Amino acid sequence: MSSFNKILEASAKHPPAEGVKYQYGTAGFRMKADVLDSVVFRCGLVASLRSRSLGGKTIGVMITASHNPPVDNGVKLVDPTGEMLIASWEAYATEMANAKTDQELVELYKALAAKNRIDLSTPTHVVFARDTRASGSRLAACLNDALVACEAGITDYKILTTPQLHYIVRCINTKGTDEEYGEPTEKGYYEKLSSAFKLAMKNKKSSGALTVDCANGVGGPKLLELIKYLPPKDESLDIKVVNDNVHNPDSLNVECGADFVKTSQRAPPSSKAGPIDRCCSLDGDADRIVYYFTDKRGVFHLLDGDRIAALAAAFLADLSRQSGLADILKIGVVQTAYANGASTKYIEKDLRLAVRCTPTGVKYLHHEATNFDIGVYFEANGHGTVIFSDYARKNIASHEPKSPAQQDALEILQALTQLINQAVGDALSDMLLVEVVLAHKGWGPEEWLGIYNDLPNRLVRVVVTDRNVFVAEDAERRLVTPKGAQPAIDEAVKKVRQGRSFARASGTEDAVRVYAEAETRAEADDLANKVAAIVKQYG
Ligand SMILES: CC(=O)N[C@H]1[C@@H](OP(=O)(O)O)O[C@H](CO)[C@@H](O)[C@@H]1O
Repeated sequence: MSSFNKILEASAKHPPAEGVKYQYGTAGFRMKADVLDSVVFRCGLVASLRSRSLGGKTIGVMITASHNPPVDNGVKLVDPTGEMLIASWEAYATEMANAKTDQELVELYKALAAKNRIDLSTPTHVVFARDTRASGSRLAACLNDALVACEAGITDYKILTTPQLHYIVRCINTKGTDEEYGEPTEKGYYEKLSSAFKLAMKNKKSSGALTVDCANGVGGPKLLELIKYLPPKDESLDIKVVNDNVHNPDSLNVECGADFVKTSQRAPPSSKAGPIDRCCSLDGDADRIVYYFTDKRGVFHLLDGDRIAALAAAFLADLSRQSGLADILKIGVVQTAYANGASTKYIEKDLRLAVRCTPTGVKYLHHEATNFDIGVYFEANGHGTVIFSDYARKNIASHEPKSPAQQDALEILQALTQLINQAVGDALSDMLLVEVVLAHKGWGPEEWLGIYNDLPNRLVRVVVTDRNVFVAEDAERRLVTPKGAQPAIDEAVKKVRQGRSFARASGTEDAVRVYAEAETRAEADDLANKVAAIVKQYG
């Protein structure tokens, strides 16, 4: 049977859901799991084409979603180029997902192959994994059907975190080159992180225990595995793992996890951490992390992605100065408009580092960060990493230290290039990075909180008839349409001390998000409500 016929036959087993419009959004397709079968199947076809378009490089497919119901699963492609996924391929994935019949799908498959001059006999390699969601194994089977039908080389890594799959894709694609990233196995990931962590800590011991809430998702078992590779807890870092029940998939993200902590601004009710105890929460697929603690007066404090970026940037800037590389390494921080204005000010004025703002979605931040030698990028919600350019890595590796202090700083920098996931934001790697910085500075969460004072802020979700009429520019900080909306927002902002506000259409759900910050809580709330009213009026 020809491969086209095989695709036709396999596709018939995965019919698209009636009346559903599919869109490869900010982070792949995310939907109710029961309408994802055909999409996951079709993502398999897209992945094989993409792999063939790059002469057989390995591409990854991750079955996961990082949002709560009504979105309960999703699928995203992990690109071999080091970018998340280039725009044209997102458009192809959307087109393929929306093909109405099996025949139409096969025609589209052929058309995309022709358009991109893809030789369909080129060998491919598609690797995939899923998190612990209940629907994951069914969806993985849909994906496998597609890969078999289009004669792709397949490796099923079963259950992994999203960043682990990114790690594996990078390892496979760089094997045997100058850029070799590591062993393309889960064990290789733990070995790389743990040995870099040991080197970066330089025998420092962090004070007190770190409580890690794993959202009852895949991060739990993977963190427990990672701990086996780390130095004994009394010598370095004592990690207490909580909310790691993956046997009840319904408990995922319920009253725990990074999203819960960030949006409700409180610790998971299950938390037994005491005052000033360091805590952090991962999200469901372990690509996001936020820290927090409760002070002696019982007040909760969030240390979000902006704080992690500021902490990491300050430490990296110190290390590059101490190692004698400050003049040649350009360090910068990339944020979105949701970053608290106080963090931007701290990084620009106190740290004297460049800050860039991009649209929402880590693929934009990641891309922008590649313009620096050391590019720190984080979304406020805790998704981010630090990327080192080839130039930076080579200089860090070859620089001749002129003193023992320079040597020390260089060794830590070198270890950080290995510890920090270069492919994507990674909660486990970011957690170890934060722990390294705090241990070297001798800081607890209070000192970290003290680096700047957040401006009070409010995020409001506004349901509108058609979010597509809200078109933004200037890294989503200003609305181009509907006409008249932006001047009205400007008027509202002008009346508020240290006011800043913007409205933009969400890339993941049918809504417009309004963000407002101001000098006081009352003003921030008031401004958010006023701007939300403007959005409703124009929506
Ligand atoms: C304000 C906010 O948190 N937005 C989130 C959310 O995007 P929206 O386009 O705002 O729906 O989901 C994205 C994907 O997970 C994440 O990258 C982003 O930070």
